[in-house]
Amino acid sequence: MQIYFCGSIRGGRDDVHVYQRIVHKLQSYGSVLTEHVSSTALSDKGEDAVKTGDKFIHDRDVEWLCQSDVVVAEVTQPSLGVGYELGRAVDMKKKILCLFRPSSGRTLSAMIRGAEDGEQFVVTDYEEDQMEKVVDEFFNKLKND
Ligand SMILES: O=c1[nH]c(=O)n([C@H]2C[C@H](O)[C@@H](COP(=O)(O)O)O2)cc1CO
Repeated sequence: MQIYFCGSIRGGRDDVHVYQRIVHKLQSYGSVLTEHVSSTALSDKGEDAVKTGDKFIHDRDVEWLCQSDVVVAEVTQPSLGVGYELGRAVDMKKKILCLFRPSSGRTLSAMIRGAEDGEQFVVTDYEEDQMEKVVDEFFNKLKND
């Protein structure tokens, strides 16, 4: 299974340790195309755009999104890029799991919370120590669909 993981980069790297934990868990279900999102070596400047260029990053990621079987996004830290990826993924009719931590004190965008349909687009509120269980439930349901 090919998994596209979305997490904030230029939107801020405060949750990178959570992304690491999620990517590690997702790797028990398949290959994570965007493993770099969880790298502590990546700052809020993003990948070296001088070397690769933003167009390269965008086109590569949209291609990976096309190839993916499922999209998992950590949406607690607001990110324009993650919102864009989710919009494109909806258009591609991908199965999507969005993970949000209410303990952050934030209120999730209505454009994410309001897209929930319980089938193709799932939004789950969680605490960090429940993440493994939430991911297991999502993938077990996928297997049975
Ligand atoms: O360097 C990058 N590499 C990259 O793969 N992305 C993608 C993957 C992330 O899920 C998402 C983060 O968007 P943003 O940088 O706007 O927070 O965009 C984004 C950047 C920088 O915008």
